[in-house]
Amino acid sequence: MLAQKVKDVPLYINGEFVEAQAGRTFENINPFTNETINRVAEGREEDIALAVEAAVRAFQQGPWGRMKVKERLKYIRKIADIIDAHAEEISYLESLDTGLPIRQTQKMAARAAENFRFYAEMVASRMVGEAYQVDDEFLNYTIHKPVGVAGLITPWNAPFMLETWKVAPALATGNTVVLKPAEWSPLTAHKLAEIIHQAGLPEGVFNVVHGFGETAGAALVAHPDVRLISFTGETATGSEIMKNGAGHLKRVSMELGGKSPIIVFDDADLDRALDACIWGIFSFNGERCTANSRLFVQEAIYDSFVQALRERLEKIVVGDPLDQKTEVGPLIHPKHAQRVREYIRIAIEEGAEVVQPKLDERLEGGNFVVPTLLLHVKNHMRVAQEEIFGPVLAVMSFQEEEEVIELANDVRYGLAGYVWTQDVSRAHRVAQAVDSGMVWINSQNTRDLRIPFGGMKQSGIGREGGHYAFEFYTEMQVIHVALGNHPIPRFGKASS
Ligand SMILES: NC(=O)C1=CN([C@@H]2O[C@H](COP(=O)(O)OP(=O)(O)OC[C@H]3O[C@@H](n4cnc5c(N)ncnc54)[C@H](O)[C@@H]3O)[C@@H](O)[C@H]2O)C=CC1
Ligand SMILES: O=C(O)/C=C/C=C(\O)C(=O)O
Repeated sequence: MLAQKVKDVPLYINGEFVEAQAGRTFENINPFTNETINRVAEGREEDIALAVEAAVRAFQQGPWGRMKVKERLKYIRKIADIIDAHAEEISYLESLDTGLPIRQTQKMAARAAENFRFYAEMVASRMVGEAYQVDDEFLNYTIHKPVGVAGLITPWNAPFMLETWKVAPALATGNTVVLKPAEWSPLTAHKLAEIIHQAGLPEGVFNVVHGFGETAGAALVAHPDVRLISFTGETATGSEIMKNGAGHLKRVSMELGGKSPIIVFDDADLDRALDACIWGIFSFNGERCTANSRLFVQEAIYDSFVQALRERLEKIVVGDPLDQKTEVGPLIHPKHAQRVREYIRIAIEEGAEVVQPKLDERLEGGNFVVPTLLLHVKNHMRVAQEEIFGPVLAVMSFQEEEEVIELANDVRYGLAGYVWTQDVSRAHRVAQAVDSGMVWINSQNTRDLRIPFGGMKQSGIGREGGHYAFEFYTEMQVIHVALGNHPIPRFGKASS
């Protein structure tokens, strides 16, 4: 499959693949070569309006809203099967579009199918209400109802996996969807539209409007008929979306940035800690919200651990994302690569030492930033406080448990955390003291889809995943049933 054979990308509205109404398109580039892959229809307010109209119709008048749950879930499982059948093409398109190594995008394609199967199971088995009996007077119970049109806004760092992580629960719970994918990674969102089209979902249930954040994204947020916005992206964008959605009191779920600590105590299994640390910062090319971008190593093992990191850095395979051997590919876009390089310059200015292997000059046409260590970092430096979102690890040392907890928490983010020690009590103590939505003990980021995913502080609002997603994607309604024997106040019947 050659890059130049990838077709231009249209919008998907009301069950049809269409051009943007104004006929605008934008260029989509290959981060490995910076050559044009294709052009993408650029949706704006008028296209969002059409997509939302279709989604409202499908929700209120179409079969989706009235369909039996069992039947709806058949569609959800069918989408999973079609994803599996196209997994090779999906991982190819994802790597071509984003620079993510194909070994990783293959896993992401499999995870995307799992997202749909998982939510089919969850809705069937766990979308349950509660019932409370009040003597012989009342039976009070709750039910879940879909909210309506869900606006889903997604980033470019693991596009297909993150889009399906929202689309699957939104559809499985009975909502209709308008997806606004990231402008730097449109290919697999288009593939998802083709897959859902092939699965035969009724028209208007799922719509994709490509375009830019300030136009298409902002129009989706501002549309009065969009009842909820699920957003994954930068913290600053999340804040902007909350402001813009406030006028309609829009329900929001925010999965935002991170600057997550990995804490390695001197009694840790150091070989495993080293593997996990390297994987946690350099997988997804370092463009990872849960990346362990701040390493705290206990002083007694600092020199040996850093030496091991240095040696391993030299051996990481940097190269063509489509090559099965590649471990780190090019960053998504020249602008983003420039931003990451700027942080490396800032690190030097702040007094850090930069450790980097040399980039093979044959790779110079791509947006490469080689795996980078920043040594002698202090926690107050910008490179320890701001999300770089690239393959850059800020390394710091610590002496005592209390000190490292304070350092780990001294940051505005609170998405993930990683603790390495063989002392069970300390492991739990430190994990519980770290202000992050998710903490892994003696492990890299591994996922259990039943568990809530999300962050504290400026890393997010709300949780997605497991049955927690039902709180966001459904309205809970309470029905109070009087059993006929409760007293009713009798106004106007007082004896004179
Ligand atoms: N917590 C989590 O689960 C995850 C968080 N992220 C975060 O995502 C960020 C990287 O992704 P980016 O695509 O650069 O984020 P971004 O915030 O620039 O863009 C994300 C999406 O928002 C849209 N957008 C931008 N401005 C908008 C506006 N004013 N109104 C509506 N939509 C708008 C963009 O077009 C894109 O589709 C990082 O900060 C990363 O940490 C990424 C993956 C997972
Ligand atoms: O597993 C998920 O649902 C989301 C994962 C996202 C990341 O792991 C990331 O960007 O770090």
